[in-house]
This record gives sequence, structure tokens and C-alpha cells, in this order.
Amino acid sequence: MNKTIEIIGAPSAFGQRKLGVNMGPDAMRYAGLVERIEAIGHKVVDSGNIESPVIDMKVYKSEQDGGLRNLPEVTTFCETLCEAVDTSVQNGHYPLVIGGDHSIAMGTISGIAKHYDNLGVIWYDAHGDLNVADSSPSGNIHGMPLRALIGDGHEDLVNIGGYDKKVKVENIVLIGMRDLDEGEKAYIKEVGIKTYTMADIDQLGMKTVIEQTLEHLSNCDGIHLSLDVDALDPNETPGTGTTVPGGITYRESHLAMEMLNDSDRVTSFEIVEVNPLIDINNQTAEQAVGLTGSFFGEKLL
Ligand SMILES: NC(=[NH2+])NCCC[C@H](N)C(=O)O
Ligand SMILES: [Mn+2]
Ligand SMILES: [Mn+2]
Repeated sequence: MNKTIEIIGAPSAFGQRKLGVNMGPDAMRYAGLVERIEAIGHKVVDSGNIESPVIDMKVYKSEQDGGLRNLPEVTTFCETLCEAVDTSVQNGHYPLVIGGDHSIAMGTISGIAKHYDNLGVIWYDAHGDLNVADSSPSGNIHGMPLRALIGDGHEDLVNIGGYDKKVKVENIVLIGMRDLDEGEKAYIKEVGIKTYTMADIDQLGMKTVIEQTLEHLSNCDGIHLSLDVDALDPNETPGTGTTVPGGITYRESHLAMEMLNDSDRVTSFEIVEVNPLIDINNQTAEQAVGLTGSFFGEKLL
């Protein structure tokens, strides 16, 4: 089924400390994102990039801001993104948000969740992004968005979009986990979030992981896919700020995207943490575009 896909560029770098991730959206456009999706037969509306507060290098590089680096910038950015995504859904468009660091998920999902009674979230990432300020080893807010969306953390983050508790823990599936902080491990066990570590992916295979994921989310009336490119193995996919060895292959990721497309259950998509300044020949953006193609129904034959 052909859709009208609205690309919303979210050039935030405030959730971490490596400049360049704010150029991720344009790196994906240069890699042919729009043409690739149009070639499948969908209509594309490219809404350009969300207006970003200016990066103040003094603040940006600061050691800590009470454990929440660049909190005002992240909050302002996510509020603007939330409105853009909300409007996109209201207009009947399929939101495709391209980042930007992973803190933007608080804007994206806050704009989406109000349109669903029981939104599911697939978090395809090396990391859980389930920290709060006290458990964070870095003070980087891109390590906290999923927890804020559940309802824990600084009130400015928890209340983006003017409401809280956007996602229920039972409606979350983590895929690709291999770097979790102690507080995140304890939290996952305490509340029981469905988690596929790299070992699980190796044992089961990606096919079963995606089948079980969709089964776990069978009561959800919409599913958001949040894909952090650091879920992929850094040998293949180097252009991202917090690489962790031993990741998911590009090949396995294609299968995952194809299966999600076949299921017709995923209702919004965001792809984050592409950083062209630490990439090799834009290959990470090119892979992000390749995966987006499979996600929206590109077929080999
Ligand atoms: N979206 C990401 N790449 N997050 C990385 C987070 C790394 C680490 N857990 C932290 O809190 O700082
Ligand atoms: Mn990550
Ligand atoms: Mn992440």
C-alpha cells in the first residue's frame, strides 16, 4: 500500500558531545533518501529540518549540567519536533524522522503517542537509553529518552508535549542490546522489559526475534520503530558517536526491516545517530537509506 511519507529532519546534537550528528539528516538526503522512497512508489513530503537552538560550544562541551547536559536546548528542540510530528500524523502522513542524536525520540514519540491508545515501541539499539540523571555515567541525554517516555526523569523531559507516560513498559521491545549501564540493567529486570541481547539474536536468529517482537506487541494499535544506527556493527557501520563492537549486521538488519514492512504493523519510523563527521565516505548514511528502503517495501525481485 502506497503512503505519503513525511520526512522530518531533526538535526539535534545536544543529547551528546560529538559534533556532526546534527548533519545526519542532510547526509541521509545526500545519500538519496527521497529518491529511494519515491522509487518504491510512495509519495514523499520533505518538510526540511526542525529549527534548532544555536549550539553554544561552551555549554555543549561542558563537563556536566547537573547530570543533564544541554537540558534547555534538548527540551526546546523536542517540543518543536513533537508539534511537527503531531501535525504530520493529523495530516494523515507517515512520519519518518531522521536524526540527530537519540534524545529526539522524546519529541518524536511524544508527538505520536497521543494518537494511539496503546503504542508499541521497538528500540533497535546497542543501548537501552533507559538512564535517569542519577544513573547516567555521562550526563548525555541521548542515554535517557526511553526512560523519560515511560515517565521517569526530569519533569521537562517527561512532560514534552504537555503530557507524561507516553509508553507502557510492556509495550517496549529492545533489540540489539550489548552495552547497558548498571542502573539500566536493574531497571530492565525490575519492570520486565522484553529484551533481545546480541546473544539472543545469535541464538534465535533475526527472523524469530522479529516474529516474537510482533507477537509481544500484538495488542498495540500502533508501533513506532526507533532505529539507532549504533545497533549495527561498527566494522560495517562506523559513522556514529557511541559504537559498541559485536553488533547486528547490515544483512540481518535488512531482514528485520523487510519483515517489519511485510507485517504492515509499524506506523512510524525514526532513524538516529548518523554522524557524517566520524563516518567513512558517508557509508553509514548510505546504509541508513538502504534500510529505510527495505522498511518501506523495496524488493530485490
Ligand atoms: N543513543 C545513544 N547512542 N546512547 C548512548 C548511551 C550511552 C550510555 N549508556 C550513556 O548513558 O551515556
Ligand atoms: Mn545507541
Ligand atoms: Mn540510542
